[in-house]
Amino acid sequence: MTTMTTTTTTTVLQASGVTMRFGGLTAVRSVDLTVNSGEIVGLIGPNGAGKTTFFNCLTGLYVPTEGTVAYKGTVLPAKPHLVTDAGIARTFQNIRLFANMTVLENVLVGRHTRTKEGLWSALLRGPGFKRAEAASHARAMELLEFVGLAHKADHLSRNLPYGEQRKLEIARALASEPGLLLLDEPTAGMNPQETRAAEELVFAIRDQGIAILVIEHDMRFIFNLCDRVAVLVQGEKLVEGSSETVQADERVIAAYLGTPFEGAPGAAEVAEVEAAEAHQEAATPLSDTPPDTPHDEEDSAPRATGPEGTAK
Ligand SMILES: Nc1ncnc2c1ncn2[C@@H]1O[C@H](COP(=O)(O)OP(=O)(O)OP(=O)(O)O)[C@@H](O)[C@H]1O
Repeated sequence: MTTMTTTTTTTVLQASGVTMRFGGLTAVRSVDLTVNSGEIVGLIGPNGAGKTTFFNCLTGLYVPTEGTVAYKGTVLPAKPHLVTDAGIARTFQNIRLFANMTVLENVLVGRHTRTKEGLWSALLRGPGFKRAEAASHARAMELLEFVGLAHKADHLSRNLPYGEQRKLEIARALASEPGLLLLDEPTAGMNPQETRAAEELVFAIRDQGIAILVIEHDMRFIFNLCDRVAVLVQGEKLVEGSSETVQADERVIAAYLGTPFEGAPGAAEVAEVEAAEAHQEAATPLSDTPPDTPHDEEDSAPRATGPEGTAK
């Protein structure tokens, strides 16, 4: 007799109409994104496209100007600790470890949302607290084993090489027992071997039943890894689909190369500004602009929008 196993897909993350404005700048504009159980979803886009801002909206660091973020069907409050409690964990583009704590202690810090022992129990170090402490310690060691850092449990985290610090960040995020893990540029600064190892680690995390949303500039990593890829350009979702679909989409290629294309997000605004400039030029007497004025290269170069967010 054969038994049939059916796997049901559930929606883990549902972001609906998420918009984030900073004064006059719309960093994220009406973005919808879904991550289902068992999925690895990639979020890509040129520098300044709004990827990290979107992550910050998902994790409660920013209160979106508009839109909602739901985790397993429940709309989340925009409070980072409540988002972690609900089941979403993240890593940061700029590594944020406690440099003077050991590797093990860093993971134990990540467990605090899942440790229910109260203050008195901790102060009195009663049997309940000791049991919880032992369980936390065992789980933290298991996670270090999982990411390949158990042998460095007693090392200070600041003494780890860069690639291992990134692994430790992942172990710490996993310590909150999430159902969804958000990775912000997990391979930044890694060499090719470390990047391949990170790829394996992400697959292994997914195999443990944790859905993953990952921002990454390394396209090979993204296209190898992801079941689905969403492309943000100037704060808007331009394309979403399989790696093959996204790779073949000429709008994505144009967005990365900086070539304008019809219907590009922001194209209407650019056209409006150009028209206004042309109008102003026409109204300006020619004698104001000496013909031999040197052309300012910097002004015409496309600007790479630098990381100005508070939570990179
Ligand atoms: N706290 C902030 N205040 C004002 N503007 C911000 C803030 N955070 C981000 N921005 C702006 O929002 C836009 C999107 O930035 P964001 O960092 O989200 O892009 P990104 O896609 O993550 O870029 P990168 O790939 O370079 O990390 C940029 O123009 C940026 O300058």
